[in-house]
Amino acid sequence: MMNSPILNVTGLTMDFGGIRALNALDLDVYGGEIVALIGPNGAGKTTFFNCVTGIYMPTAGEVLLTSPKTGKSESLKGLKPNQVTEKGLARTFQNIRLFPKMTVLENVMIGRHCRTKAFILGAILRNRATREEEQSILETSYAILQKVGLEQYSNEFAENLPYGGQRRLEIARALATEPLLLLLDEPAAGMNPQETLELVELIKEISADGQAILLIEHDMKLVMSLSDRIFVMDYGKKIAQGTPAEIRENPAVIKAYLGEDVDA
Ligand SMILES: Nc1ncnc2c1ncn2[C@@H]1O[C@H](COP(=O)(O)OP(=O)(O)OP(=O)(O)O)[C@@H](O)[C@H]1O
Repeated sequence: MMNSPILNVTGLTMDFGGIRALNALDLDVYGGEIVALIGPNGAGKTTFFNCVTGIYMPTAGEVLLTSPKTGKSESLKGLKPNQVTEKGLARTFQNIRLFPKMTVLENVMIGRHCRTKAFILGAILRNRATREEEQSILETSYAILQKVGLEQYSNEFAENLPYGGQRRLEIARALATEPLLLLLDEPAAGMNPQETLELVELIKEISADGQAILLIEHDMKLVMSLSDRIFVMDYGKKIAQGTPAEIRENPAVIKAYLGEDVDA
């Protein structure tokens, strides 16, 4: 991999009072990769996502996002979550955050609006350019719903989707922002085995389209079967990185997970 990484995180540190939740963490994700961030409960995985996506301001470190197309790098540090999304980093949350009383299609269209210009002024003026843009948002959003297999529910309220469907809708909304990198925070949490299998297929399809993905996940089977590379954290520090085969054999990882089944 000779290109620069899409995401390049160096020395990321986050203190909460006396707790160092992240300790000088380095992590990178290259184009087309699926990378997993794993670690026992409280290791600092969610804090890492929150620092990278502008929810927390890290105590120290740097977060760079590079467009593989233009080669242009930008720092995400200190940006607000919506600015981070605009720069090309989209995420889903551990707890689903949809607009329950909006339709499935509308939830995706909201993600789409971050990539369009005329929206607010246009909504007032309703000129031809705006109508065309709205039509294009509608079509693209519908195509994304087809991608995740939810098009038949496009006019349902989001809250009426089954749980697995709501998680897929969150992914659809994140994809609608056309991210350089997609962050998935425990995408399989709470899913039954069938939903998890379908999710794995969906993530593989999205990846096959060239989408770079970084995910936090506790389901080791999913992590081992999907990831190109894995980063392992414990107590805020990176304790290992490598391919699934390397991570499975890593003594530090086995020790951190003592009592948990890494060999899934
Ligand atoms: N807002 C906060 N204020 C104070 N401490 C926090 C805050 N957020 C996280 N922490 C602490 O930072 C540490 C890392 O927590 P974090 O939620 O990032 O771990 P995690 O790896 O995501 O865990 P899990 O797998 O259980 O989701 C924990 O000790 C946690 O208590």
